[in-house]
Amino acid sequence: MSANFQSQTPALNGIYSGLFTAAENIYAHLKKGSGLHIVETSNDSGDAQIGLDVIADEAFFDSLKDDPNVRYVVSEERPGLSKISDGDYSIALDPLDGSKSALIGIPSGAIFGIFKSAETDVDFHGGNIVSGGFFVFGMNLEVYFADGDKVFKGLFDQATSQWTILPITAPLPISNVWSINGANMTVWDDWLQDHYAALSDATNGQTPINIRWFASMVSDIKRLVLQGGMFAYPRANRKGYEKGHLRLVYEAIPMSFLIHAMGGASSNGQQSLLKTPVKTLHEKTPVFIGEADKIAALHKAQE
Ligand SMILES: O=P(O)(O)OC[C@H]1O[C@](O)(COP(=O)(O)O)[C@@H](O)[C@@H]1O
Ligand SMILES: [Mg+2]
Repeated sequence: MSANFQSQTPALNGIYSGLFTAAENIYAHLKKGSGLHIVETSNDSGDAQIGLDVIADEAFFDSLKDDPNVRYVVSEERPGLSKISDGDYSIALDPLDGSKSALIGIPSGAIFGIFKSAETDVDFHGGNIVSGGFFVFGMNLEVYFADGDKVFKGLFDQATSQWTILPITAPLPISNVWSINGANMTVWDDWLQDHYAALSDATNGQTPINIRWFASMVSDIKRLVLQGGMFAYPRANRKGYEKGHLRLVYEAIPMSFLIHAMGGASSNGQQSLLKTPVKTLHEKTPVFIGEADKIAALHKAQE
């Protein structure tokens, strides 16, 4: 691992290095096709795992376990907080996001958040996050992240094993695209059904929103970063979807941190995901992340 990147917070440099190294390892496994099968085990949340979920979790843990700045590592694939050292920073990970998509060749990835002052589950909230973003394991190995208030994108050159990290200074682009799984539409909350119907109305010459859904959050958020729009996974009045599908600590908060740093906004339907209190590490939350005026329109739709 070699990268032309220095964090605003020097203590994070070793953590980034560990994260990048793990991503390189996972990507190498994916390229070889290893771990692309359902395994007998499930994670603590009861989700079925593929082999690469386990490989990815171990790769991140291995590359962070000797860093004296890392206090805890928490992961979608682990039940609780794994203590590493007495350092000041804790890492929350979705080590392989979009694993079912990886099985059929759709780009998957990994999501990370770096939190300060975390001692228990409830401390992994948006007020404590100092870095957040994601890797994409696709045609290329890429990273998109906010280091404090600065946003970066990076590309890994497999020939030279060198990362090139570049700043993103432009604000979040604007587009008419929503990334949303409409399967639960008939059991969404009424206000959302009405709002979505209005946005999708193509009658009388109106231009409806365009829908794009990878079923891989990293790929859908990559589109949001590069093209703008809205990413949503709402709650629904259906068993198993009462709080949506995505996880607050290691999916919603890190992605929100990145999009907020680009001038966007987030919501659980009522309030910013960065202001949402955390009760437990693996809790789910409804997710809306995107352009600030689209989030504002969402809140207005409920008045
Ligand atoms: O299958 P659905 O309902 O389309 O959900 C897809 C969503 O679930 C996820 O795959 C998250 O689940 P995993 O972290 O277990 O892969 C997201 O990447 C994606 O946005
Ligand atoms: Mg995920």
